[in-house]
Amino acid sequence: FVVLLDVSLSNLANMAEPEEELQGEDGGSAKKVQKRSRRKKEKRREEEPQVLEEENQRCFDCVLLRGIFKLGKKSHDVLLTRTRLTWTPIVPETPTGEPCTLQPGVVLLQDVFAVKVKRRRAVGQQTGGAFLGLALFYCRRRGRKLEEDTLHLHNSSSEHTHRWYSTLKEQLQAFSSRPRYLKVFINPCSHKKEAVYIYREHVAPLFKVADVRTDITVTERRGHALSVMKECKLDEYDGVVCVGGDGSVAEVCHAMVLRAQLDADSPEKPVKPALPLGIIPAGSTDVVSCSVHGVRDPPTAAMHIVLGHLQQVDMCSFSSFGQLMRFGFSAMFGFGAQSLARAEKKRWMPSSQRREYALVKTLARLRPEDCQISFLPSNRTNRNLSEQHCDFGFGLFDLLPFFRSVVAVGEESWTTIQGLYLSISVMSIPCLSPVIPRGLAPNTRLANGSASLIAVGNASRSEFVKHLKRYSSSSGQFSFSFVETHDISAVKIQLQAVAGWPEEESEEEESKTSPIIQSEGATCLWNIDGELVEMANEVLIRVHPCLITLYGEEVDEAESAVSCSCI
Ligand SMILES: Nc1ncnc2c1ncn2[C@@H]1O[C@H](COP(=O)(O)OP(=O)(O)OP(=O)(O)O)[C@@H](O)[C@H]1O
Repeated sequence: FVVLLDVSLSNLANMAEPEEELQGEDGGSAKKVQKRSRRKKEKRREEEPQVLEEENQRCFDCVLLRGIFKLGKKSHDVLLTRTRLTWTPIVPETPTGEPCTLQPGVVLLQDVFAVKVKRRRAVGQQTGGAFLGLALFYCRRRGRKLEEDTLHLHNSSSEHTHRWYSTLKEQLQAFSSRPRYLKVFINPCSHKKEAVYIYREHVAPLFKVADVRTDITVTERRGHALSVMKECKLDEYDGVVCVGGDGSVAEVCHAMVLRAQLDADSPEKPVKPALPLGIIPAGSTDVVSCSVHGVRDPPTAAMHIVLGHLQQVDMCSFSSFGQLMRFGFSAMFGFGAQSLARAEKKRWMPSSQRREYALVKTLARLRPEDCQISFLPSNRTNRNLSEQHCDFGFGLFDLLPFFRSVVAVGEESWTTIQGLYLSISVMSIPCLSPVIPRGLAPNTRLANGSASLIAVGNASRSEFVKHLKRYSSSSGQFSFSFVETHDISAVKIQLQAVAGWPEEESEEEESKTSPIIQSEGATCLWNIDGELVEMANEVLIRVHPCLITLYGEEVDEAESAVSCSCI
């Protein structure tokens, strides 16, 4: 590499010499020549890093090994570089001149997650056996899905096989983000109680092939993952994995941030966990998993983990009167929380039926909430400020006068809106799902340092249904006069009058026009990451840019698999 670099630099230096001579010969047009020469030099200076980069790449991609292997029944010329393995069929010329039907092929090492030596063994034989060659385990993309595939390279020479095996192993070990030891949490009660089965069938075999060791906790109750996370020796692991639905994911994320705060002795300020989190979807909606994988598919999720694909993700803190409630990705108040509350009361129903029942019933009893929303619009200045002031206090908000639209406090400009709202959502990730491929919050990204505030004002039932329907069709869900969206870095939502939440039994008698007003200090229900959370009537949500690292990638749109039949 050094030699090549030296050669390319000296070539560049030699190229410069004739020009210097030209300048000296023609004194009359010296200025013009000087100008031309300056321009050429500038151009060369611009091109230099590019030339070096190309040389660098060529050198990086120089052949490490070359040998003959059989792929299927035919011999191939196989080349290994630092980035790829390529094979070309070796075809002897035939007297009839028949064209070769075999194609050359390539697999990138970034997609290879394991290499194994193949031996011929008799039934029951545990060790030894004649060498057959190598098996390369790699991942293939099919749309958003990542699928496992195997390349068999046959050569019975032990020396040849060993040389290739150790070189390939060495190259794969250079991928530093790939985990070797993982802490795994499985929620056996998620959705259809299939999380343990999903892990055993789709994830454990892949981890075994990729030589990833695991320490598994099957959670026994709500909060179990949090208590284990508080005490376990995290520095032994390379990552954490959660097998479950959005509620389990939110609990593990919350636990990881709290643990990082504890370790850093930072009681006020959220601290980014050192370990990444992998999510194996086993819930009913799985929007967090879908937002970083683009598909709800456990093998794809496991593949992102073994290949060490890392994605930074923004998170929110939810607090009330200075007290942190939890960290999470999304919160819904109004319609989203009311329908979840109704669904939770019918846990005995099959999940799709339960959701449809809850949606239809909540639509039938649609009622707005009187709220005041104060938000800090997201921009670079505000984002920096929000990073600095990420304590959970309400100091700044206490200074907000009522009914003002824009209030400047220091350098922060808070905007306040007030009225009747059918639904208020705050999402720091797009919340993709197969039903809503572009997500509940298509205007936000995984790591843009802001969240989407979607406030749906009071409207007729039919207008509200139109707005909801447009989520699953294409777009235009926000182009209604009663819908407002804002990119925010913080928001405070204050319920002005608390409407009672009548018991299901008495719902039939519930008045259609006059909600029961309760006394001050009563709590209200929120849907936070698919979990029903009771909070005081004042909630502060702050965005914490890139607070967590998830195994996955940035995804624009999820693969659409099913359509929602309920509305
Ligand atoms: N053994 C357990 N028994 C009961 N609850 C548990 C157990 N383990 C974890 N939990 C809790 O169950 C809650 C819900 O989990 P999760 O979101 O995985 O399932 P789900 O609600 O069925 O899925 P989804 O949110 O996709 O509908 C989490 O808050 C978690 O803390």
